[in-house]
Formats: sequence, C-alpha cells, structure tokens
Amino acid sequence: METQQKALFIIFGGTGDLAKRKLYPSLFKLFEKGFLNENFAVIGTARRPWTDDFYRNVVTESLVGVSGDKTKIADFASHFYYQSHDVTDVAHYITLKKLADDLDAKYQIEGNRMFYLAMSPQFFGTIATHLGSQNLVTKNGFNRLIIEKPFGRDFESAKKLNDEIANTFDESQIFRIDHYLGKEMIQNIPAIRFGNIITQTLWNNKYIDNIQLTLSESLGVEERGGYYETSGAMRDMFQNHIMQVVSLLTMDMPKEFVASEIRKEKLKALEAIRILKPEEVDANFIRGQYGANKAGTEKAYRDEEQIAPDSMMETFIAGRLMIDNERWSGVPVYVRSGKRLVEKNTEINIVFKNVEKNIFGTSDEHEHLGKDVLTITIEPDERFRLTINTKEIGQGFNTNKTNLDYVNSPETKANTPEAYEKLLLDALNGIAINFAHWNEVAKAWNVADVILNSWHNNDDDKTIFPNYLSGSMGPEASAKLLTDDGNYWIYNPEK
Ligand SMILES: NC(=O)C1=CN([C@@H]2O[C@H](COP(=O)(O)OP(=O)(O)OC[C@H]3O[C@@H](n4cnc5c(N)ncnc54)[C@H](OP(=O)(O)O)[C@@H]3O)[C@@H](O)[C@H]2O)C=CC1
Ligand SMILES: O=C1O[C@H](COP(=O)(O)O)[C@@H](O)[C@H](O)[C@H]1O
Repeated sequence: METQQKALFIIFGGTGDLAKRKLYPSLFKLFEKGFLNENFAVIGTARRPWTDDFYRNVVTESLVGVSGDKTKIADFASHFYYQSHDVTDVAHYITLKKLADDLDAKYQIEGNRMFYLAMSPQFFGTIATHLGSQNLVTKNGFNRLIIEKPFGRDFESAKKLNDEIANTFDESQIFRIDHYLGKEMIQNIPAIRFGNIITQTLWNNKYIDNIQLTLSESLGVEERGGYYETSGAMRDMFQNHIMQVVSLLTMDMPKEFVASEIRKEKLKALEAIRILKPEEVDANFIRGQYGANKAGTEKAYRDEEQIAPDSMMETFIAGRLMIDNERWSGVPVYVRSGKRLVEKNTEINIVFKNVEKNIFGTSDEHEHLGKDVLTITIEPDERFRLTINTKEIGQGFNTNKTNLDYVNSPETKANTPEAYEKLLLDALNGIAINFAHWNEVAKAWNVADVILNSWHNNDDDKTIFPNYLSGSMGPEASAKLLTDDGNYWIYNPEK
C-alpha cells in the first residue's frame, strides 16, 4: 500500500452535514498519519457564497474534539479552497476546472482526482455527466468517483443512475460508499470465516441452524424526516447495509482476498437469495412504524417534523431470507432493523444446530443442551462471544451455557480508525474491497423491490400504523416470524 498519495479532492456538498461530521475529520486523520501530505488539496463546493477563509474556519471547527494540535490543523486547513457552485449550472464547471487545474499545478498533484458526491442523489447523474463533458476528468492521473447512498430508490432508478454515471466513469473508477463495510467488526467477518479451520468447516447448512442479524437503533428519525419519508427502513438499511452484511456472511470462500474475487462471491451469494413472490411477502417480511413510548415522552413517527400525519413509511422491518444454494438450503437468515428500539445494538448471531444425540440425560433433560451461538457484536461494543455447553461446577453432572468472550478494549476502539477514514484511504489507494459493485446493488434492489411493492400497494389502510411502542423491540409479528419456525431472537434486551 502507498504510504502517501497525491490527490485533489473535489467535494460536492462541501457545506453539508456529512462533509462536516465525517469527511473533514477523516481527511484530517489521514493527513495527521501521513497518508496525505503536501501534495493534496480540497475544493469544497456548494451554493453558499463562502470565501476560502470562511470555509477554512468551518473545516477547523469540524475538528473540535478530533485534535488539539492547532499548528497541524492550520496546516491542514490551508489546503482547502471553496467555490460557490450550483451543480445544475454548466458554466460553473468551467470555473471549477480552472481552479482544479491551478491547484493541481500548485500542489504537484499530477492529475489524481477524487470526486466526492456528498449531496442529494438527485444530482449524482448531472454531476457525473458535467465532470465528463467539461473535462474535469483528467487524462494523466487517476479519477475516482465516490458516491453516497442512497443509490436509487428501486432497481429502475438505480439502473438509470448507474447508466448516467457510466457515461463518464467506468466501474473500476466508481466507489459506492456503504459505511457498514468500513466498520471494524464487519471487516472481521472474512477473517473469522476464512482464517479458522473451525468456522470454515462449520459454516454451512450441515451445522448452522439459522443466522440472525439485528441493526437496532434507539434514536428516531431526528432532523432527517424529509429524507426518511422518501426512504423508510427498507431503503435506508435493508437494501444496502443488511444485504451487504448478509452477502459477507453467506458467500463462498474467494479464491484470493482481492476485490474482484470477493465481489464475484458476494454477487453469487446475493443471486442465491430467494426473490419472494408478491403473495409470499407477508409470511416472510413484516413492517412497523413507531408510536409514542409508554410514558408519552417520545413522539410517534407521525408526529415528528416533516412527517405526514398519516404516513405509511416503515421505521422497522424484520424478515426471513432463504438462500437457494447447496451451502445454505434450509437455513433461514433472519434480519431486522428499526428506529426507536430499546437500545443501539448491531449484532450478528450464528446459531448452530443441536448435537445429534444428547448423551447426558433423558429426553426431558435434553433442553439442558442449548444451541451453540457465535455472536459478533458490531456496535456499540466490538465483541466476539461463543456460547457453548459446559459442565456446571459442583457435584453431579448438569450442563449449562458458558460464554467465551473477547471484547475490544475502549483504548483499542478509540485508536481504531473510523469507517469513513478507512474507506477514504481505500478509495485513495484504489482498493475496492469495501465498496459495493453495481451488480451487487442491482441484486439487492431485486430482492427489496418485491417487498416494497407489495407493502406500498397495500397502503390504503392507514390504521395499521403505529404498531410498536418507542422503546420496544418492534411489532409482535417480528418475534412470531421466528417462533413460527421454532426459533427466537437471540438478542432480546426486553427479556
Ligand atoms: N449526513 C449523514 O450522516 C449521512 C449522509 N449520507 C448521504 O450523504 C449525502 C449528503 O447528505 P448530508 O450532508 O446529510 O446533506 P445536507 O443536506 O447536509 O447537505 C447537502 C449539500 O448539498 C449542497 N447543495 C444542495 N443543492 C445544491 C445545488 N443545487 N448545487 C450545489 N450544491 C447544492 C448543500 O449546500 P448549499 O445549500 O450551500 O448549496 C449542502 O452542502 C446524501 O446523499 C445522504 O443521503 C449518507 C449517510 C449518512
Ligand atoms: O445509513 C444509515 O445508517 C445509520 C446507522 O448507522 P450506524 O453506523 O449508526 O449503525 C442510520 O441511523 C441512518 O438512518 C442510515 O441512513
């Protein structure tokens, strides 16, 4: 891996929330660690008529709590330039090109450009088109387009967007951000699966009973109501983060640990996910929307700002995915995600099958042997836990469950690069492992579209929502999805 890169970043949406909260702090960390040095510059662009100085102050303020090294921060901020620019106005790209070329010469960047689209997706196609037609894409260096989610709102719109972008950038130049792929414990999945003979041997339908994935949030939609009303949990969490994690959990072993091979296997895994028929949706996927909490101190979704009082947008989803291939046939993959649940917790549970014969007791006592579970907690803790049967201490012979635990210490966590920092560095180095390929995005939409269409074709009955209390673990139907199969959610903070 290169230790230092030359690059000009052009950040569209440079005045926005994502840029201030994630991108500037992450770029600073890369600068501080020496991955970016003298040969880099940033152009921030948005409509607000800011000066370079004002912009540099904004960047400096975004680093409060990130570093106390004023000299380093001042040096970093001096690499930032601002251009007021409406992305729909072609003339602006001419000015932008001039500034980009001047900075390229000033910082000896040799044509390397990172275009970061930190803006509403409605502009992605327009920006990519103008970058090509107005020659902002250079001939001498690398050119990479980093795109934020959401990538479309269904397969059709995603394809249209992809086609537009593909007129200027080829797939190897496009880095579709899914910040879950930058998380430490998600990046750990291939290491756990393919670096250990135990897990490698057991990771199939002979030994695994079911897989569970929970992405639970305690917060509501906060100030993002406008966006969330166009999205909902299915588009916000399932189509991207959940499908990406499921593909990492279920893919076959790649021939080599390189993007092309990993993507090949992830795609095969996504292709094997059964696409439901419309009449199968209700038995396999459920949706929910939060009401107020018991005490009435938390608002219902429909009472939040920018939300329609009869909104039919889902803030919770739970589902059963079936994978039609030799490795996973018969193993349900249960997924759920929701807002205003009991607590923030992102967790994977791999539930193993019971031993074929319990030699320790009669059939009545058989229940004493619970199923082994491998739990990978992504957030807020970073933890591996293997729950196995052991002998209870003392006289006689009873079994009970024991947890073998490993948790990353607070110090380790504090020193672990944040997802955006890791992903930005990967993109800078042209490493595509942790970015979603178009084919993966397309397959994920194929799975999600049927469910969304079935739900939203049945939106006439507005009384089905709200159907869960803020501070609960979602609608009762979420538990039933598993109990119908003789299973239960391993992660259950309501117990
Ligand atoms: N914020 C977050 O935590 C996350 C955001 N994302 C995604 O990142 C993207 C950006 O989100 P976020 O930063 O929150 O959004 P914001 O609304 O905070 O920022 C939008 C940016 O776009 C600029 N803008 C809007 N219209 C134009 C225009 N016509 N021409 C030029 N600039 C324009 C705005 O600046 P101005 O008004 O000055 O023009 C602003 O800088 C979205 O795709 C979002 O889904 C993804 C994950 C998390
Ligand atoms: O992409 C998104 O993710 C966050 C949850 O991310 P996490 O890293 O905190 O688990 C979610 O709140 C947001 O609605 C969604 O857009």
